[in-house]
Amino acid sequence: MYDDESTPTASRAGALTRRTLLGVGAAGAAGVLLTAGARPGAFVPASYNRMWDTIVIGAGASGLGAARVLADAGKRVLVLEARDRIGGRMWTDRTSMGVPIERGAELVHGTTVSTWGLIDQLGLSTRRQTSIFGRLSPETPWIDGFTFESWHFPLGAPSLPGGLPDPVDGESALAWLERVGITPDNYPIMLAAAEVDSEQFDVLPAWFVVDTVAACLEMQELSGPMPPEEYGDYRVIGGYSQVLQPLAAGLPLLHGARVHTVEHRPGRVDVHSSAGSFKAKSLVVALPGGVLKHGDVTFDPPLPADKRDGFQEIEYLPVFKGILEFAHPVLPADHPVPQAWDIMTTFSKNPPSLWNGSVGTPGYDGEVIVAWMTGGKAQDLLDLPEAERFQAALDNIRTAVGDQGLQYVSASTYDWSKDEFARGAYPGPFSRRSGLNAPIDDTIFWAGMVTSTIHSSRNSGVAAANATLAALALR
Ligand SMILES: Cc1cc2nc3c(=O)[nH]c(=O)nc-3n(C[C@H](O)[C@H](O)[C@H](O)COP(=O)(O)OP(=O)(O)OC[C@H]3O[C@@H](n4cnc5c(N)ncnc54)[C@H](O)[C@@H]3O)c2cc1C
Repeated sequence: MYDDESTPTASRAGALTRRTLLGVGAAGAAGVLLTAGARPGAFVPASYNRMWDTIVIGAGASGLGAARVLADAGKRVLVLEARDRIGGRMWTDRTSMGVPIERGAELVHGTTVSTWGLIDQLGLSTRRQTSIFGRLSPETPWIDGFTFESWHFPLGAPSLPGGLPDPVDGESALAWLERVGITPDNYPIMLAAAEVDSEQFDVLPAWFVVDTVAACLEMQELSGPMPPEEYGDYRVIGGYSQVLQPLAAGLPLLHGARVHTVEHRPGRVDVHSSAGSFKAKSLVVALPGGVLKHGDVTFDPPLPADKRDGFQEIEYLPVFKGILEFAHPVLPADHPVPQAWDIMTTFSKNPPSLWNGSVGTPGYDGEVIVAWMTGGKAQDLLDLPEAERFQAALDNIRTAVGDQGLQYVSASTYDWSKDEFARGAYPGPFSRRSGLNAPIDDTIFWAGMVTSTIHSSRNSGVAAANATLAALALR
Protein backbone atom coordinates (compact mmCIF):
# COMPACT_ATOMS: atom_id res chain seq x y z
CA MET A 1 0.00 0.00 0.00
CA TYR A 2 1.33 3.41 -0.85
CA ASP A 3 1.39 5.49 2.25
CA ASP A 4 1.78 9.11 1.36
CA GLU A 5 2.91 9.84 4.90
CA SER A 6 5.24 7.15 6.18
CA THR A 7 6.78 5.21 3.39
CA PRO A 8 8.98 2.40 4.63
CA THR A 9 11.69 1.44 2.22
CA ALA A 10 12.97 -2.01 1.61
CA SER A 11 16.46 -0.97 2.46
CA ARG A 12 15.74 -0.64 6.14
CA ALA A 13 16.74 -3.75 8.00
CA GLY A 14 13.33 -4.03 9.53
CA ALA A 15 11.14 -7.00 10.09
CA LEU A 16 8.80 -8.02 7.35
CA THR A 17 5.30 -6.61 7.48
CA ARG A 18 2.50 -6.93 5.00
CA ARG A 19 3.61 -3.65 3.54
CA THR A 20 7.20 -4.72 3.23
CA LEU A 21 6.43 -8.31 2.30
CA LEU A 22 3.75 -7.25 -0.10
CA GLY A 23 4.63 -3.72 -0.93
CA VAL A 24 8.27 -2.87 -0.80
CA GLY A 25 9.17 0.54 -2.00
CA ALA A 26 6.26 2.59 -1.61
CA ALA A 27 0.52 1.65 0.80
CA GLY A 28 -17.71 -1.64 10.90
CA ALA A 29 -19.68 -1.56 11.82
CA ALA A 30 -19.93 0.80 9.02
CA GLY A 31 -23.13 -0.95 8.14
CA VAL A 32 -24.48 0.41 11.39
CA LEU A 33 -25.51 4.02 11.29
CA LEU A 34 -23.59 5.68 14.04
CA THR A 35 -25.14 9.08 13.68
CA ALA A 36 -28.55 10.53 13.32
CA GLY A 37 -29.28 10.72 9.63
CA ALA A 38 -31.72 10.18 6.83
CA ARG A 39 -31.91 7.29 4.40
CA PRO A 40 -32.85 7.99 0.79
CA GLY A 41 -36.26 9.55 0.66
CA ALA A 42 -36.33 9.92 4.41
CA PHE A 43 -37.31 13.05 6.29
CA VAL A 44 -34.72 15.80 6.27
CA PRO A 45 -35.10 18.05 9.34
CA ALA A 46 -36.22 21.59 8.47
CA SER A 47 -33.28 22.91 10.48
CA TYR A 48 -30.97 21.46 7.82
CA ASN A 49 -32.03 24.34 5.57
CA ARG A 50 -29.95 26.67 7.74
CA MET A 51 -26.74 28.32 6.58
CA TRP A 52 -24.04 25.86 7.68
CA ASP A 53 -20.51 26.95 8.40
CA THR A 54 -19.21 23.97 6.43
CA ILE A 55 -20.66 21.13 4.40
CA VAL A 56 -18.49 18.02 4.13
CA ILE A 57 -19.13 15.72 1.15
CA GLY A 58 -18.26 12.10 1.92
CA ALA A 59 -18.34 10.19 5.23
CA GLY A 60 -15.17 8.15 4.79
CA ALA A 61 -12.09 8.54 6.98
CA SER A 62 -11.22 11.81 5.21
CA GLY A 63 -14.63 13.46 5.52
CA LEU A 64 -15.24 12.28 9.08
CA GLY A 65 -11.74 13.39 10.03
CA ALA A 66 -12.57 16.87 8.74
CA ALA A 67 -16.06 17.03 10.21
CA ARG A 68 -14.87 15.99 13.68
CA VAL A 69 -12.34 18.85 13.85
CA LEU A 70 -14.88 21.38 12.59
CA ALA A 71 -17.60 20.23 14.99
CA ASP A 72 -15.17 20.17 17.92
CA ALA A 73 -14.22 23.76 17.04
CA GLY A 74 -17.87 24.72 17.47
CA LYS A 75 -18.67 25.05 13.77
CA ARG A 76 -22.04 24.08 12.35
CA VAL A 77 -21.07 21.25 10.02
CA LEU A 78 -23.24 18.96 7.89
CA VAL A 79 -21.94 15.73 6.33
CA LEU A 80 -23.57 14.52 3.11
CA GLU A 81 -23.02 10.84 2.32
CA ALA A 82 -24.34 8.96 -0.71
CA ARG A 83 -24.35 5.50 0.90
CA ASP A 84 -26.53 4.23 3.72
CA ARG A 85 -23.43 3.65 5.83
CA ILE A 86 -20.37 5.58 6.86
CA GLY A 87 -16.80 4.48 6.17
CA GLY A 88 -16.57 4.45 2.37
CA ARG A 89 -13.67 2.16 1.49
CA MET A 90 -13.42 1.10 5.12
CA TRP A 91 -16.22 -1.43 5.31
CA THR A 92 -16.49 -4.07 7.98
CA ASP A 93 -19.06 -6.66 6.92
CA ARG A 94 -20.52 -8.28 10.02
CA THR A 95 -23.09 -10.56 8.44
CA SER A 96 -21.49 -12.59 5.63
CA MET A 97 -19.21 -14.81 7.70
CA GLY A 98 -18.74 -16.06 11.26
CA VAL A 99 -16.43 -13.15 12.11
CA PRO A 100 -16.43 -9.55 10.90
CA ILE A 101 -14.63 -9.34 7.55
CA GLU A 102 -13.05 -6.30 5.93
CA ARG A 103 -14.11 -5.67 2.35
CA GLY A 104 -11.88 -2.62 2.09
CA ALA A 105 -9.17 -1.37 4.45
CA GLU A 106 -7.96 -4.03 6.88
CA LEU A 107 -4.67 -3.05 8.49
CA VAL A 108 -3.26 -0.29 10.64
CA HIS A 109 0.14 0.41 9.09
CA GLY A 110 2.68 1.17 11.79
CA THR A 111 2.74 1.92 15.48
CA THR A 112 2.76 5.69 15.41
CA VAL A 113 -0.03 6.56 12.98
CA SER A 114 -2.95 8.70 14.11
CA THR A 115 -5.40 5.78 14.03
CA TRP A 116 -3.93 4.55 17.31
CA GLY A 117 -5.47 7.49 19.16
CA LEU A 118 -8.90 6.21 18.12
CA ILE A 119 -8.04 2.58 18.91
CA ASP A 120 -6.83 3.52 22.38
CA GLN A 121 -9.81 5.78 23.00
CA LEU A 122 -12.13 2.85 22.32
CA GLY A 123 -9.94 0.28 24.10
CA LEU A 124 -9.94 -2.00 21.04
CA SER A 125 -7.81 -5.15 20.78
CA THR A 126 -5.37 -5.53 17.92
CA ARG A 127 -3.14 -8.24 16.54
CA ARG A 128 0.25 -7.49 15.08
CA GLN A 129 1.10 -9.57 12.02
CA THR A 130 4.20 -11.45 13.11
CA SER A 131 3.89 -14.91 11.56
CA ILE A 132 4.77 -13.99 7.97
CA PHE A 133 6.12 -16.53 5.51
CA GLY A 134 6.90 -16.43 1.79
CA ARG A 135 8.19 -18.75 -0.91
CA LEU A 136 8.84 -18.23 -4.60
CA SER A 137 6.87 -21.31 -5.70
CA PRO A 138 5.38 -24.49 -4.22
CA GLU A 139 8.70 -26.20 -5.02
CA THR A 140 10.79 -23.84 -2.88
CA PRO A 141 10.88 -23.69 0.95
CA TRP A 142 8.85 -21.36 3.14
CA ILE A 143 11.04 -18.54 4.44
CA ASP A 144 10.29 -16.69 7.65
CA GLY A 145 9.89 -13.02 6.85
CA PHE A 146 11.52 -12.06 10.13
CA THR A 147 14.82 -13.70 9.22
CA PHE A 148 17.72 -12.41 7.13
CA GLU A 149 17.11 -15.38 4.82
CA SER A 150 14.15 -13.47 3.38
CA TRP A 151 16.73 -11.10 1.84
CA HIS A 152 18.94 -13.86 0.38
CA PHE A 153 19.24 -14.65 -3.33
CA PRO A 154 18.20 -18.33 -3.38
CA LEU A 155 20.66 -19.20 -6.19
CA GLY A 156 23.41 -16.93 -4.89
CA ALA A 157 24.06 -13.20 -5.19
CA PRO A 158 24.85 -11.89 -8.67
CA SER A 159 28.46 -10.92 -9.31
CA LEU A 160 28.61 -7.16 -9.81
CA PRO A 161 32.23 -5.99 -9.80
CA GLY A 162 31.19 -2.53 -11.01
CA GLY A 163 28.36 -2.26 -8.47
CA LEU A 164 24.69 -1.89 -9.31
CA PRO A 165 24.12 -0.05 -12.59
CA ASP A 166 21.91 3.02 -12.61
CA PRO A 167 18.57 2.54 -14.34
CA VAL A 168 18.25 4.20 -17.73
CA ASP A 169 15.33 6.44 -18.62
CA GLY A 170 12.13 4.49 -19.09
CA GLU A 171 13.66 1.19 -18.02
CA SER A 172 11.23 -1.20 -16.34
CA ALA A 173 12.12 -3.01 -13.13
CA LEU A 174 12.02 -6.28 -15.04
CA ALA A 175 14.42 -5.04 -17.74
CA TRP A 176 16.81 -3.66 -15.12
CA LEU A 177 16.75 -6.89 -13.10
CA GLU A 178 17.48 -8.87 -16.26
CA ARG A 179 20.36 -6.50 -17.07
CA VAL A 180 21.74 -6.98 -13.56
CA GLY A 181 21.42 -10.76 -14.01
CA ILE A 182 18.71 -11.41 -11.44
CA THR A 183 16.22 -13.91 -12.83
CA PRO A 184 12.81 -14.57 -11.22
CA ASP A 185 13.97 -17.91 -9.78
CA ASN A 186 16.67 -15.98 -7.93
CA TYR A 187 14.48 -13.23 -6.45
CA PRO A 188 14.92 -12.82 -2.70
CA ILE A 189 11.54 -13.02 -0.99
CA MET A 190 11.79 -9.33 -0.10
CA LEU A 191 12.27 -8.44 -3.75
CA ALA A 192 9.47 -10.68 -5.01
CA ALA A 193 7.25 -8.97 -2.46
CA ALA A 194 7.47 -5.67 -4.32
CA GLU A 195 5.18 -6.98 -7.05
CA VAL A 196 2.33 -7.91 -4.75
CA ASP A 197 1.17 -4.57 -3.42
CA SER A 198 1.69 -2.39 -6.45
CA GLU A 199 2.14 -3.05 -10.13
CA GLN A 200 4.25 -5.89 -11.51
CA PHE A 201 7.91 -5.58 -12.55
CA ASP A 202 7.23 -5.29 -16.28
CA VAL A 203 5.23 -2.13 -15.51
CA LEU A 204 7.06 -0.71 -12.49
CA PRO A 205 10.01 1.59 -13.17
CA ALA A 206 13.48 0.28 -12.32
CA TRP A 207 14.03 2.80 -9.51
CA PHE A 208 11.28 1.05 -7.59
CA VAL A 209 13.49 -2.00 -6.91
CA VAL A 210 17.04 -0.59 -6.86
CA ASP A 211 17.13 0.06 -3.10
CA THR A 212 15.64 -3.34 -2.39
CA VAL A 213 18.27 -5.12 -4.46
CA ALA A 214 21.02 -3.06 -2.79
CA ALA A 215 19.67 -4.03 0.63
CA CYS A 216 19.52 -7.70 -0.40
CA LEU A 217 23.15 -7.57 -1.50
CA GLU A 218 24.16 -6.08 1.85
CA MET A 219 22.44 -8.81 3.83
CA GLN A 220 23.79 -11.93 2.11
CA GLU A 221 26.22 -12.77 4.89
CA LEU A 222 23.69 -12.34 7.69
CA SER A 223 21.41 -15.13 8.81
CA GLY A 224 18.90 -15.99 11.49
CA PRO A 225 16.25 -13.81 13.14
CA MET A 226 16.33 -10.10 12.42
CA PRO A 227 16.53 -7.71 15.37
CA PRO A 228 13.05 -7.01 16.76
CA GLU A 229 11.55 -3.69 15.81
CA GLU A 230 8.44 -1.79 16.65
CA TYR A 231 7.09 -1.30 13.16
CA GLY A 232 4.33 -3.61 11.99
CA ASP A 233 0.88 -4.01 10.52
CA TYR A 234 -2.03 -4.55 12.86
CA ARG A 235 -5.54 -5.93 12.50
CA VAL A 236 -8.29 -4.50 14.69
CA ILE A 237 -10.06 -7.39 16.36
CA GLY A 238 -13.81 -7.12 15.95
CA GLY A 239 -13.71 -4.85 12.89
CA TYR A 240 -11.59 -1.96 11.66
CA SER A 241 -14.46 0.44 11.14
CA GLN A 242 -15.11 0.60 14.88
CA VAL A 243 -12.42 3.30 14.82
CA LEU A 244 -14.81 5.64 13.00
CA GLN A 245 -17.15 5.77 15.96
CA PRO A 246 -15.46 8.68 17.79
CA LEU A 247 -15.15 10.60 14.53
CA ALA A 248 -18.82 10.28 13.59
CA ALA A 249 -20.45 10.53 17.00
CA GLY A 250 -23.15 13.18 17.13
CA LEU A 251 -22.49 14.73 13.72
CA PRO A 252 -25.42 15.91 11.60
CA LEU A 253 -25.01 13.40 8.76
CA LEU A 254 -27.40 12.65 5.92
CA HIS A 255 -27.22 9.22 4.34
CA GLY A 256 -28.53 8.69 0.82
CA ALA A 257 -27.42 12.22 -0.05
CA ARG A 258 -25.63 11.77 -3.36
CA VAL A 259 -24.17 15.13 -4.32
CA HIS A 260 -24.38 15.94 -8.02
CA THR A 261 -23.81 19.71 -8.27
CA VAL A 262 -21.89 22.32 -6.31
CA GLU A 263 -22.59 25.98 -7.05
CA HIS A 264 -19.94 28.19 -5.56
CA ARG A 265 -18.66 31.70 -5.16
CA PRO A 266 -16.29 33.16 -2.56
CA GLY A 267 -17.77 32.54 0.88
CA ARG A 268 -20.83 30.61 -0.31
CA VAL A 269 -21.66 27.14 -1.63
CA ASP A 270 -24.97 25.60 -2.64
CA VAL A 271 -24.74 21.85 -2.65
CA HIS A 272 -27.38 19.89 -4.55
CA SER A 273 -27.90 16.24 -3.70
CA SER A 274 -30.44 13.45 -4.04
CA ALA A 275 -31.59 14.32 -0.50
CA GLY A 276 -32.08 18.02 -1.28
CA SER A 277 -30.07 21.23 -1.50
CA PHE A 278 -28.01 22.70 1.31
CA LYS A 279 -26.05 25.91 1.74
CA ALA A 280 -22.88 26.78 3.61
CA LYS A 281 -20.08 29.30 3.93
CA SER A 282 -17.48 26.70 3.03
CA LEU A 283 -17.15 23.17 1.69
CA VAL A 284 -14.82 20.24 2.28
CA VAL A 285 -14.85 17.79 -0.63
CA ALA A 286 -13.75 14.39 0.72
CA LEU A 287 -14.58 12.25 -2.29
CA PRO A 288 -12.50 9.46 -3.81
CA GLY A 289 -10.23 10.57 -6.65
CA GLY A 290 -12.01 8.08 -8.89
CA VAL A 291 -15.34 9.82 -8.33
CA LEU A 292 -13.89 13.25 -9.12
CA LYS A 293 -12.07 11.92 -12.16
CA HIS A 294 -15.29 10.39 -13.45
CA GLY A 295 -17.01 13.78 -13.19
CA ASP A 296 -19.82 12.58 -10.95
CA VAL A 297 -20.00 15.99 -9.29
CA THR A 298 -20.42 19.11 -11.42
CA PHE A 299 -18.95 22.38 -10.20
CA ASP A 300 -20.60 25.62 -11.26
CA PRO A 301 -18.63 27.64 -12.28
CA PRO A 302 -16.27 24.88 -13.50
CA LEU A 303 -13.10 24.32 -11.50
CA PRO A 304 -9.85 25.79 -12.84
CA ALA A 305 -8.23 23.78 -15.61
CA ASP A 306 -5.25 22.66 -13.50
CA LYS A 307 -7.61 21.13 -10.94
CA ARG A 308 -9.62 19.34 -13.62
CA ASP A 309 -6.43 18.13 -15.32
CA GLY A 310 -5.15 16.94 -11.93
CA PHE A 311 -8.25 14.79 -11.44
CA GLN A 312 -7.64 13.16 -14.82
CA GLU A 313 -4.12 12.21 -13.71
CA ILE A 314 -5.38 10.22 -10.73
CA GLU A 315 -4.82 6.51 -11.38
CA TYR A 316 -6.31 3.98 -9.01
CA LEU A 317 -4.73 0.53 -8.78
CA PRO A 318 -6.68 -2.67 -9.48
CA VAL A 319 -6.97 -4.60 -6.21
CA PHE A 320 -8.20 -8.16 -5.79
CA LYS A 321 -9.35 -9.26 -2.39
CA GLY A 322 -11.04 -12.66 -2.21
CA ILE A 323 -12.26 -13.72 1.23
CA LEU A 324 -12.85 -17.43 1.91
CA GLU A 325 -14.18 -18.91 5.12
CA PHE A 326 -13.25 -22.42 6.27
CA ALA A 327 -15.00 -24.50 8.91
CA HIS A 328 -11.77 -25.01 10.84
CA PRO A 329 -8.17 -23.73 10.92
CA VAL A 330 -6.52 -25.04 7.77
CA LEU A 331 -2.88 -25.71 8.66
CA PRO A 332 -1.93 -29.20 9.89
CA ALA A 333 0.14 -29.38 13.08
CA ASP A 334 3.25 -30.53 11.19
CA HIS A 335 3.17 -27.65 8.68
CA PRO A 336 6.36 -25.53 8.59
CA VAL A 337 4.26 -22.40 9.08
CA PRO A 338 2.79 -22.05 12.61
CA GLN A 339 -0.95 -22.62 12.95
CA ALA A 340 -1.46 -19.11 14.31
CA TRP A 341 -0.19 -17.69 11.03
CA ASP A 342 -0.68 -14.20 9.64
CA ILE A 343 0.59 -14.20 6.05
CA MET A 344 1.62 -16.94 3.60
CA THR A 345 2.67 -15.81 0.13
CA THR A 346 3.51 -18.14 -2.78
CA PHE A 347 4.76 -15.70 -5.39
CA SER A 348 4.23 -17.96 -8.42
CA LYS A 349 0.49 -18.10 -7.74
CA ASN A 350 -2.17 -15.59 -8.64
CA PRO A 351 -3.47 -14.49 -6.18
CA PRO A 352 -0.10 -15.01 -4.44
CA SER A 353 -0.73 -13.65 -0.98
CA LEU A 354 -2.92 -15.15 1.71
CA TRP A 355 -3.50 -13.60 5.03
CA ASN A 356 -5.34 -14.82 8.04
CA GLY A 357 -8.44 -12.70 8.52
CA SER A 358 -9.60 -14.31 11.75
CA VAL A 359 -6.50 -15.11 13.78
CA GLY A 360 -6.81 -13.68 17.27
CA THR A 361 -10.62 -13.50 17.21
CA PRO A 362 -11.82 -15.01 20.49
CA GLY A 363 -14.30 -17.90 20.39
CA TYR A 364 -14.22 -18.49 16.63
CA ASP A 365 -13.77 -22.10 15.44
CA GLY A 366 -13.33 -21.46 11.72
CA GLU A 367 -10.71 -19.61 9.70
CA VAL A 368 -11.11 -16.70 7.29
CA ILE A 369 -8.43 -16.40 4.62
CA VAL A 370 -7.98 -13.29 2.53
CA ALA A 371 -6.37 -13.80 -0.89
CA TRP A 372 -4.73 -10.62 -2.17
CA MET A 373 -3.16 -9.17 -5.31
CA THR A 374 -2.81 -5.74 -6.91
CA GLY A 375 -1.93 -4.31 -10.32
CA GLY A 376 -2.34 -6.03 -13.68
CA LYS A 377 -2.48 -9.50 -12.18
CA ALA A 378 -5.28 -8.35 -9.87
CA GLN A 379 -7.13 -7.10 -12.95
CA ASP A 380 -6.72 -10.55 -14.53
CA LEU A 381 -8.50 -11.99 -11.51
CA LEU A 382 -11.20 -9.32 -11.46
CA ASP A 383 -11.92 -10.09 -15.13
CA LEU A 384 -12.80 -13.71 -14.24
CA PRO A 385 -16.31 -14.86 -13.32
CA GLU A 386 -16.67 -14.76 -9.54
CA ALA A 387 -16.56 -18.56 -9.12
CA GLU A 388 -13.23 -18.71 -10.96
CA ARG A 389 -11.79 -15.97 -8.76
CA PHE A 390 -12.65 -18.06 -5.71
CA GLN A 391 -11.20 -21.14 -7.40
CA ALA A 392 -7.90 -19.33 -8.01
CA ALA A 393 -7.75 -18.30 -4.36
CA LEU A 394 -8.67 -21.82 -3.23
CA ASP A 395 -5.98 -23.30 -5.47
CA ASN A 396 -3.30 -21.24 -3.69
CA ILE A 397 -4.74 -22.06 -0.26
CA ARG A 398 -4.86 -25.80 -1.04
CA THR A 399 -1.26 -25.73 -2.26
CA ALA A 400 -0.09 -23.73 0.75
CA VAL A 401 -1.86 -26.05 3.15
CA GLY A 402 -0.97 -29.27 1.28
CA ASP A 403 -4.56 -30.50 1.06
CA GLN A 404 -6.05 -30.65 -2.45
CA GLY A 405 -9.44 -31.63 -1.03
CA LEU A 406 -9.85 -28.56 1.19
CA GLN A 407 -13.23 -26.82 0.74
CA TYR A 408 -14.47 -23.44 1.87
CA VAL A 409 -17.88 -22.87 3.41
CA SER A 410 -18.44 -19.35 2.11
CA ALA A 411 -16.68 -16.82 -0.07
CA SER A 412 -16.91 -13.13 -0.78
CA THR A 413 -15.23 -10.66 -3.06
CA TYR A 414 -15.78 -7.03 -3.92
CA ASP A 415 -14.64 -5.09 -6.96
CA TRP A 416 -14.13 -1.49 -5.85
CA SER A 417 -13.70 -0.31 -9.44
CA LYS A 418 -17.36 -1.20 -10.00
CA ASP A 419 -18.51 0.72 -6.91
CA GLU A 420 -20.02 3.98 -8.15
CA PHE A 421 -19.14 5.80 -4.93
CA ALA A 422 -15.49 4.75 -5.03
CA ARG A 423 -14.63 4.04 -8.69
CA GLY A 424 -11.46 2.24 -7.71
CA ALA A 425 -9.52 0.97 -4.71
CA TYR A 426 -6.68 3.45 -4.04
CA PRO A 427 -3.97 5.26 -5.99
CA GLY A 428 -1.20 3.26 -7.61
CA PRO A 429 2.43 4.23 -8.13
CA PHE A 430 1.77 6.35 -11.21
CA SER A 431 -1.09 8.39 -9.85
CA ARG A 432 -0.75 12.10 -9.43
CA ARG A 433 -0.62 12.97 -5.75
CA SER A 434 0.70 16.48 -5.33
CA GLY A 435 -1.00 19.80 -5.77
CA LEU A 436 -4.55 18.53 -5.81
CA ASN A 437 -5.55 19.97 -2.45
CA ALA A 438 -5.23 23.67 -3.30
CA PRO A 439 -8.42 25.39 -2.10
CA ILE A 440 -10.76 27.32 -4.40
CA ASP A 441 -11.43 30.93 -3.29
CA ASP A 442 -10.71 29.96 0.33
CA THR A 443 -14.17 28.41 0.16
CA ILE A 444 -13.77 24.88 -1.22
CA PHE A 445 -11.22 22.66 0.53
CA TRP A 446 -10.15 19.15 -0.44
CA ALA A 447 -9.40 15.99 1.54
CA GLY A 448 -8.62 12.38 0.65
CA MET A 449 -8.80 11.85 -3.12
CA VAL A 450 -5.33 10.35 -3.46
CA THR A 451 -4.65 9.06 0.03
CA SER A 452 -4.16 5.32 0.29
CA THR A 453 -4.36 4.61 4.01
CA ILE A 454 -6.91 5.26 6.73
CA HIS A 455 -4.56 7.41 8.76
CA SER A 456 -3.41 9.56 5.83
CA SER A 457 -7.04 9.99 4.76
CA ARG A 458 -8.10 11.08 8.23
CA ASN A 459 -5.06 13.37 8.50
CA SER A 460 -5.88 14.97 5.16
CA GLY A 461 -9.36 15.67 6.52
CA VAL A 462 -7.86 17.25 9.63
CA ALA A 463 -5.64 19.45 7.44
CA ALA A 464 -8.61 20.49 5.28
CA ALA A 465 -10.62 21.31 8.40
CA ASN A 466 -7.82 23.44 9.84
CA ALA A 467 -7.54 25.35 6.56
CA THR A 468 -11.31 25.83 6.58
CA LEU A 469 -11.25 27.13 10.16
CA ALA A 470 -8.51 29.62 9.25
CA ALA A 471 -10.52 30.86 6.27
CA LEU A 472 -13.72 31.19 8.31
CA ALA A 473 -11.85 33.12 11.01
CA LEU A 474 -10.82 35.75 8.46
CA ARG A 475 -14.36 36.50 7.33
C1 LIG B 1 -9.44 -3.25 -0.91
C2 LIG B 1 -8.82 -2.12 -0.13
C3 LIG B 1 -7.90 -2.41 0.86
C4 LIG B 1 -7.33 -1.38 1.59
N1 LIG B 1 -6.49 -1.70 2.62
C5 LIG B 1 -6.08 -0.73 3.46
C6 LIG B 1 -5.40 -1.07 4.64
O1 LIG B 1 -5.17 -2.25 4.94
N2 LIG B 1 -5.00 -0.06 5.46
C7 LIG B 1 -5.26 1.25 5.18
O2 LIG B 1 -4.87 2.14 5.96
N3 LIG B 1 -5.93 1.61 4.05
C8 LIG B 1 -6.36 0.65 3.19
N4 LIG B 1 -7.08 0.97 2.09
C9 LIG B 1 -7.22 2.39 1.71
C10 LIG B 1 -8.30 3.10 2.54
O3 LIG B 1 -9.45 2.32 2.60
C11 LIG B 1 -8.61 4.44 1.87
O4 LIG B 1 -7.42 5.16 1.68
C12 LIG B 1 -9.55 5.29 2.74
O5 LIG B 1 -10.63 4.53 3.21
C13 LIG B 1 -10.05 6.47 1.92
O6 LIG B 1 -10.88 7.27 2.72
P1 LIG B 1 -11.65 8.50 2.07
O7 LIG B 1 -12.52 9.06 3.10
O8 LIG B 1 -10.67 9.40 1.41
O9 LIG B 1 -12.51 7.86 0.88
P2 LIG B 1 -13.75 6.90 1.04
O10 LIG B 1 -13.56 6.00 2.18
O11 LIG B 1 -13.99 6.29 -0.29
O12 LIG B 1 -14.93 7.89 1.43
C14 LIG B 1 -15.54 8.73 0.47
C15 LIG B 1 -17.02 8.78 0.76
O13 LIG B 1 -17.64 9.61 -0.23
C16 LIG B 1 -18.90 9.03 -0.56
N5 LIG B 1 -19.36 9.52 -1.84
C17 LIG B 1 -18.92 9.15 -3.07
N6 LIG B 1 -19.57 9.85 -4.02
C18 LIG B 1 -20.42 10.68 -3.37
C19 LIG B 1 -21.34 11.68 -3.81
N7 LIG B 1 -21.51 11.97 -5.10
N8 LIG B 1 -22.05 12.34 -2.87
C20 LIG B 1 -21.89 12.07 -1.55
N9 LIG B 1 -21.03 11.15 -1.08
C21 LIG B 1 -20.30 10.46 -1.99
C22 LIG B 1 -18.61 7.55 -0.52
O14 LIG B 1 -19.80 6.80 -0.40
C23 LIG B 1 -17.68 7.42 0.66
O15 LIG B 1 -18.37 7.14 1.86
C24 LIG B 1 -7.67 -0.03 1.33
C25 LIG B 1 -8.61 0.25 0.33
C26 LIG B 1 -9.17 -0.78 -0.39
C27 LIG B 1 -10.20 -0.45 -1.43
